[in-house]
Amino acid sequence: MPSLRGKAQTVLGPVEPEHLGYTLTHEHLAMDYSCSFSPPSPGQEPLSDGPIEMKNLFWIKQNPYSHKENLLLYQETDAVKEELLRFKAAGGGTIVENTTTGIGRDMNTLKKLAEETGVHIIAGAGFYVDSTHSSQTQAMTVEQLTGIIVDEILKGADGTDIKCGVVGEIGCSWPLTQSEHRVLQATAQAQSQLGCPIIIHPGRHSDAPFQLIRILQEAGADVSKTVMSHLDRTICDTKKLLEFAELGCYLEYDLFGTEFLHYQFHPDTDMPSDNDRITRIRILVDEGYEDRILMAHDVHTKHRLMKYGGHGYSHILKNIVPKMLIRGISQDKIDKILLANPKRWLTFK
Ligand SMILES: CCC(=O)NCCS(=O)(=O)O
Repeated sequence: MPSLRGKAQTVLGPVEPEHLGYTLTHEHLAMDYSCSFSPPSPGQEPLSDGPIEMKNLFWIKQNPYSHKENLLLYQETDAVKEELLRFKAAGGGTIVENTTTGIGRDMNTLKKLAEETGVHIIAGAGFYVDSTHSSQTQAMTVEQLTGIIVDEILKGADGTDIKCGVVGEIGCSWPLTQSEHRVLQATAQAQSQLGCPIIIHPGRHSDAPFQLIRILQEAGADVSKTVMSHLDRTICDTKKLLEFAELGCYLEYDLFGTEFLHYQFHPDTDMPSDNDRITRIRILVDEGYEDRILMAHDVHTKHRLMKYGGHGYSHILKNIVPKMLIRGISQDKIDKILLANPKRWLTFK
C-alpha cells in the first residue's frame, strides 16, 4: 500500500496539501444526532415534534437539542450541497467532516457531495461518545479498536472503499468512561502507526482537555498532530486556556455561529458569542499561539443551515474574517489559522 506521508487524504483520494485551500476543520454534512435528544422543559413537549417553522425557530435556536427533526441533518443533503457551493464561492476549499461511528457517518454521501461540489471533504475515522458505543465496541480491546481505525484510513469505512483522512472526532464524556479510554489509546496507536491527524471532542469540564492530552501522550500519540475541539465551551478561563495552550496541540474554536442564552448540555457554562470567540483567539494570537489555532462552525443540526435561517458553512469566511480584521487580527494571521495550520495538521507525517 503506498504511503500517505506528505499527503492529505480526502474521500476522493490523496491530494497534495497545497490544494486544500481555506479549510474548516470541524463540520458535519450528514449525521444523526438523535443520541443527544434532550427532553424539553415541562409544558414545552408539543414543541419537540413537527417541522421547523418560522413561528418555532426562536425556540429551536434556544433549545436545539429538544426538537426531534432538528437533529436529523442527514435529511438535508440537497441544502448541504447548495451551502457547500456557497462556501466554495466564498473562497473555501476543504471541509473536515467529523462524523464518526455512532452518529450516522455516511461515506457514500460524503463522496457524492465532494464529486458534485468540488469541495475537498476529509472524513473522520473512529468512534463518538460512550453512549453511542455498541456492545461490540464496548467489548473490544485497544488492539481491535486500533485495527478498525487503521482500516478506516487505509482500506475504507463502513463497508465502502472510501477512506477517512483524520481520526475523530473521538467522543469523550466527563468523566471519561473505560470504553472511551480504550478508544483514545487506540487513536494514539493508529496515529503513531500512520502519522495521521487526530481530533478530540472533550467532555464538558475544563480539566478534560488536560486529561485527554495526557492519556494520548502516554499511549504514544504525537500531540503536535492533535486537535482539541470545542474549546469555546470547555475552557472559559484565560489563565487556564494559556496553560492548556502550552501543551502543544491545536486549539480549536469550532462553534462559530452558535449563540444562545442557555447551553442545554451544560447549563453552568455561558456559551460565548462569536465576539467572545474572536476575543479569545486574539488573546492566543497575542501570546504567540497563531500557529496552533483552528476555526470551524461544527454544523450538526438543521437550524444552523441557511435553509432554516441559520449561518451555514460560509459564516466564518463571510462574516467572521472581516470582524477579526476589525479586531486587529491581520490577514497574515488569519491565513495561518484558516490555511496554513489546517494544511500542516492534515498532512500525514
Ligand atoms: C456531533 C456534534 C458535536 O458533538 N458537537 C459538539 C456539541 S457541544 O458538545 O460542543 O455542545
